[in-house]
Amino acid sequence: MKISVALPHKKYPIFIERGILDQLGLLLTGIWSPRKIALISDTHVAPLYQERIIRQLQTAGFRVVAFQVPAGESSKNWEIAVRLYRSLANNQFTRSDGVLALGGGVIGDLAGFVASTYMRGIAFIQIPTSLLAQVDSSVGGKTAINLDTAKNIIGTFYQPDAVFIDPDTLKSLPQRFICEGYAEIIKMSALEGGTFWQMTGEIHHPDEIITHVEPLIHQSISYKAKVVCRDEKEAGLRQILNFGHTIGHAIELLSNGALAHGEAISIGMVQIVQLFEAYDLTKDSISDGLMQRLNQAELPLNSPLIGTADFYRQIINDKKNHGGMLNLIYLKAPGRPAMHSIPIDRAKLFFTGKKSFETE
Ligand SMILES: O=C(O)C(=O)C[C@@H](O)[C@H](O)[C@H](O)COP(=O)(O)O
Ligand SMILES: [Zn+2]
Repeated sequence: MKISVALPHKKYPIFIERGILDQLGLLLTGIWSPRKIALISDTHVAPLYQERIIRQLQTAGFRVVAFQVPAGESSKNWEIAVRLYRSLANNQFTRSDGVLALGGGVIGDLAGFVASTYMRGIAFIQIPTSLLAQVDSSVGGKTAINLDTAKNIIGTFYQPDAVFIDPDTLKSLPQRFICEGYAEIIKMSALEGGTFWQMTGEIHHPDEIITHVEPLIHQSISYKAKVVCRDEKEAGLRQILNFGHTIGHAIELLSNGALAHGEAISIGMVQIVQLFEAYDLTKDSISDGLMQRLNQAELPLNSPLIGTADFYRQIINDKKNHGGMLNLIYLKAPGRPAMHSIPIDRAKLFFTGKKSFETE
């Protein structure tokens, strides 16, 4: 399966195929001329696939230098980025070389950020190995590192030259991380509605995610690519992809690693939909359908972190806020996302769900 992301300034392919890692060398020769490649991975993923990929690339005529960073969100920081810049410079990487990101969302975001800034931009390709990265973060060109406690606060929009998705890599992923990636699939299905929303309604157990993973990845990416092609830099429409992320990012951060990104987004979607139902801004039945889907994937629906003083501090710093307004994405119905803006100084009142909010 191949999906094309056709932006006004750049077009790139996304390949989805079991076993595609074993064709990588050959496929890459159709995209990149012979060059030096920095293969950036982490301490969990590298032992699984690195040697196999290096062999492939060398056979196809590429020179490979492999770099590994510690696995986990804490690697998405400035110090690790600087270490990677130094390694690229020490190995005489130039703008005619390339960076391959092999791993989950952390590696894609970090390697993409380094690729986009080293020498003002060096060619970049994504090989996402987690479900979350395969259905969401590897597509669309967002790159990022964190600053202290602020998630994704430094970053660029930098599109890859290609994305290679091998669903076989999910075999090594614990069920918890299949489910957290699936939360972003449910998000995309709620935003698109129609047959995609029906499709997620037919998944009744975590095991069924893997059984249907290829069509789920395909639907998710096709929808995301459509949104990104209409608004690459998140000036408007792309903000809908942040459905569930205002609450989600806040509690993900406050949980200090206890909540995976997709788990936090699961909670964030349910809580925001319920809030909008309480304000009669959305159809009552949406939270039922959403909770049923998330529940069947054994995802969390609530968190005691919501409503704390720290929670409101995080909400106030959300990246979607502009001009003193908090911009919240919600659903009028499945397939009908919308944005509701409220003054930041009234956020706490709004989140406590007071019906009197509008008239005060
Ligand atoms: O690609 C996008 O655009 C998204 O918003 C997808 C999100 O699921 C993803 O978590 C993204 O990284 C969040 O973006 P951010 O701008 O809030 O860092
Ligand atoms: Zn997300």
